[in-house]
Amino acid sequence: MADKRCGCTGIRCCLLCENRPKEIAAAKPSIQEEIWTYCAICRKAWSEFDPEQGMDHCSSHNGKYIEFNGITIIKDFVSLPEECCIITEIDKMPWKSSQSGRRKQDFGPKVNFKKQKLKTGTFSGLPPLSESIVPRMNAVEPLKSFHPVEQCHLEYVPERGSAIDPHFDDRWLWGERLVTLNLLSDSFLHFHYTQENDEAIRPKVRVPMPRRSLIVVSGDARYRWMHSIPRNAITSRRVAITYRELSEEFREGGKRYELGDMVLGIARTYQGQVVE
Ligand SMILES: O=C(O)CCC(=O)C(=O)O
Ligand SMILES: [Fe+2]
Repeated sequence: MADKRCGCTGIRCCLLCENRPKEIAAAKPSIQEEIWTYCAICRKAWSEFDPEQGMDHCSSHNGKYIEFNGITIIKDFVSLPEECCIITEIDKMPWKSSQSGRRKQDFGPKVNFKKQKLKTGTFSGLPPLSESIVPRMNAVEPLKSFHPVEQCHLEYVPERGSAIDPHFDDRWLWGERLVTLNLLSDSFLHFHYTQENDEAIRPKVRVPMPRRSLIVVSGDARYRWMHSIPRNAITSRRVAITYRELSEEFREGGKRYELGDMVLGIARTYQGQVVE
């Protein structure tokens, strides 16, 4: 049973509910992990790299490296005054408690991923604050043809132990690029290699997300590695705006193009209110 003070259900927990007696402790396997830190300049993940020492020059890392494909980071995507305006707009809208100490606001069609069903009835478009952000994304090379149809705001705070467990984002409805605007504090997006092998030490890659940067996840980072935000990556309030595009099936030439086109038409009105 979920604790009423938070939005956790099932095996998930946050700092507000984790002391309730249940099966959580047993559900967490202890896996040996080897930690690598991603450098946005040379696009490799390094065994010895402290981003605190400066992320702008490759001389700040050392040791061994592994290739890590599918990440683009655009620093200073919004300015400090813009960030302030965006947060003010966001905080005028209602937040809803979610799993693992997060709060959320959703703008998008209602989706049942298990049954692969989509309802557009309550979707009124992306919110007005994105009307100027989306064209700015389209001006950068990897996002030229990026047409988001879903926007999700997640709020993380240390007081609630906010986090998100390792997962893959859906691939039936959502397309290759996941695009996140990281606001209010620096953080790390963690990537977990998924190939099942109990003998091996599993690699984990930490990708630094500077405050006010845009992070694009695609390719191997999207499809071969799970991603997460652990509690210790949240040092003060963080708000993430994640944009998602349609998969091929819902785009021109795909078998559900008509439905996809309708969803895109709604998204582009930029009149959206939070979906319950
Ligand atoms: O907070 C983030 O940057 C990641 C959120 C995420 O992975 C998701 O909403 O699927
Ligand atoms: Fe995700």
